[in-house]
Amino acid sequence: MTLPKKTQLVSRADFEARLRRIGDERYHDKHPFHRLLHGGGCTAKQVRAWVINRYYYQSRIPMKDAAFMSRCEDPDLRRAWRSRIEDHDGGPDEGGGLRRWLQLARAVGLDADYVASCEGVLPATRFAVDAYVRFVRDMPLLDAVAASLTELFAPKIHAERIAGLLAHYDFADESSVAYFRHRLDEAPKDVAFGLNYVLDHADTAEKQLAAAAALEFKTDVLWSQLDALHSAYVEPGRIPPGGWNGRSGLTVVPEREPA
Ligand SMILES: O=C(O)c1cc(C(=O)O)c2c(n1)C(=O)C(=O)c1cc(C(=O)O)[nH]c1-2
Repeated sequence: MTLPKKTQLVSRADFEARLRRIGDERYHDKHPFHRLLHGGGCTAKQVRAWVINRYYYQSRIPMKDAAFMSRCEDPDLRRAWRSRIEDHDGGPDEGGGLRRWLQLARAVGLDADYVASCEGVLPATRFAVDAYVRFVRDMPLLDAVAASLTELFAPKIHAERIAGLLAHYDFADESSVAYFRHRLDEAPKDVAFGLNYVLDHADTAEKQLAAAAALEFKTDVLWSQLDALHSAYVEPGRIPPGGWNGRSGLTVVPEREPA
């Protein structure tokens, strides 16, 4: 039997420290797949699998933000939130983050239309990402904002990724890492707003508990995507039905598989 957790309202500073501890303990920068990717240990096939699967996450971010906004009755909150959609979708000519992700896809030898079709995305990636969209659609607004706070920890991983990709992979140049450079500028405004919102609105012990649980849930969403990727393309290398086979959507001759 699980006993109910004893809860007590903690100060704003203590609550913020608790949220940051969740990142220290559970954020996906610690996942072995990221260590491999940033350290130059990924094969071309593994990098491509990451690009294909991660595109699914990217593609759903503006959809979850639209789901969030559809529930906001407060115009100030909608106004503060809407730049998130613009960051990813951009305007018709220049595009936004999604188009920059496809620049990365082309650089690693993938056809952009193939990646944008989301064919070959691992089932577990879909389950995790779709669960995040549903969470934001269905749960209290406070929990939905708290779930976005993994972005508190993202600038560090984006900086590590830019340095790691540029240092270790031939495909990497300023155009292919542009997605991450932009996030370094875009994310801080989102997290500053999101963190203040959560600290202001989590004004009971129960709400603090729910907001912390939402952030933990989101770390699970991120971690399980990398677990799925690792299992399919690193160890044991068991690609589930429906997962990218290493050949579809290539614009280059594939490298030879290690024997
Ligand atoms: O590369 C990463 O590790 C990473 C992580 C996260 C995150 O922590 O959810 C986001 C992003 N990138 C990102 O680029 C992004 O636009 C983004 C939006 C959100 C969100 O939950 O609203 N998270 C993230």
